[in-house]
Amino acid sequence: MPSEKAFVFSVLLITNTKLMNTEALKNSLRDSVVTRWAMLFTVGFVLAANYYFYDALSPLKSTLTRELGFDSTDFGLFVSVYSVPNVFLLMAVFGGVILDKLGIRRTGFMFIAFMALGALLTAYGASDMYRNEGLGYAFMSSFMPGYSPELKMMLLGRFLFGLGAETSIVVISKIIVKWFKGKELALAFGVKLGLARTGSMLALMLSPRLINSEAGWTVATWFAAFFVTTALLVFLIYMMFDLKLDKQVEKSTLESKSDPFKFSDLGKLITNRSFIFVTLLCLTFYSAVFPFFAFSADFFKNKFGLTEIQSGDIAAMMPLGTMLFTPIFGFFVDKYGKAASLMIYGSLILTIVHLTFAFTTVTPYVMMVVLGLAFSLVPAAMWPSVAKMIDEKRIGSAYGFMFSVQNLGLWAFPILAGMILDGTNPVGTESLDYTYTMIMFSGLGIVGFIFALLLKREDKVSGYGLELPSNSK
Ligand SMILES: C[C@H](N)C(=O)N[C@@H](CCCCN)C(=O)O
Repeated sequence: MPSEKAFVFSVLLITNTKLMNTEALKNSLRDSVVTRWAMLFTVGFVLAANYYFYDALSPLKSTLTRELGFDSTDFGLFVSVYSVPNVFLLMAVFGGVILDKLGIRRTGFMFIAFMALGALLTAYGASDMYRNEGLGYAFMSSFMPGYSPELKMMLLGRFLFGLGAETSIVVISKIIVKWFKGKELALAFGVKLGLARTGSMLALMLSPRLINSEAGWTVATWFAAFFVTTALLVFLIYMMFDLKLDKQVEKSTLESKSDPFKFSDLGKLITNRSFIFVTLLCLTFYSAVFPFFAFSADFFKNKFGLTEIQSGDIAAMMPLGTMLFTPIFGFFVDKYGKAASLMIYGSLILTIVHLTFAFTTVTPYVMMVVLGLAFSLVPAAMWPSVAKMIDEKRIGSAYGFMFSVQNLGLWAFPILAGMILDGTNPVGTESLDYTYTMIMFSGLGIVGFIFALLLKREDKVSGYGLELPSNSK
């Protein structure tokens, strides 16, 4: 019968197409171990450049005061403006939407280009070229006289950098899924975070050394900007491989289909109690880490009377610790679970470290490694836990939403830290007293600890299985 034949023919056709797709997956570029790990290191370079630039000026706080007249509030403002596009324009959320619409190559290139433009503008704002009546100097001098033209240009640069940087992290997460899904995905995520932290570590160690260059202190800012610009070129290499992979394998078989973003999705997210607790933990925990990290080198310099180079080296102990511990805890969570408990331990350790910094003179080398332990426990447990709570189709929106909420803290707390410093230290004080600033960071640690406890309690009701190994849920 013709209809029967047609049925058999369609079944054969569907089976054959599926087989061809499987065959294509088997023989695609991602099946070469060398190629997919080379891709990870390629985009890892972009991530390292991102984190390098974010931290490049942290060990130079006193240099910025000496050379550009920044006070602690100006420095806090500079650190925090990174988060303005992500909080007030919801860029991390819209970046995810744009990613779904335009795809990895165009979105990645566009947002990394924003990063490079922002980084170059920041370096230009600090340069002698600009300060000697360079392009834009007169304009930047024409409004808000309370803020220097240097600060305003650097704020504009860091704003654009922040606009590109958060979305580029979302793009790179998607790239890792594209190449490693069904392979060693958790390990790939751990290595990706390790590469990001290498960028932070290098920034803390290199910047204070580069300011002593013969060509002047701004070599440190230009170097950071050129690192990000190189990352844009490196991403072009990635794009060629991405295109080749898409040609080999039908796109739909590689990228998990995500439904178009709807605002009602946000409604579903914010009525999920576990998701709320993990988001609030993300906000408080990261607010006690990244803004502290931005001030840490200056804190060591003032509290322990060290040089810029020594202080930067101590601060670098934290990312060094995370490079070792994060893949280990990622492996532990995959195999044994206990993610909610690890988040509790991480928040507790964070609080103890900040209290130690506030009230004792225990050697900061050791405490920064211990902080690295806390900063490995929570991220290694937190990000995979979100994947257990949220449907895969909504994971992009969920991460985007979490990034936006987290950026609220990354925006507010550097400003607060700077204001507390300026408020508690009379003008012209020789060495700054950080006690109240450290109490603020300890307070954030305690609140994070409470959210981690609530998350574990809620997990018993919601049954997401955060305490179970990865493959049992
Ligand atoms: C700063 C950025 N928003 C952030 O949260 N980075 C995390 C890694 C996020 C990975 C999400 N899949 C970090 O721990 O650096």
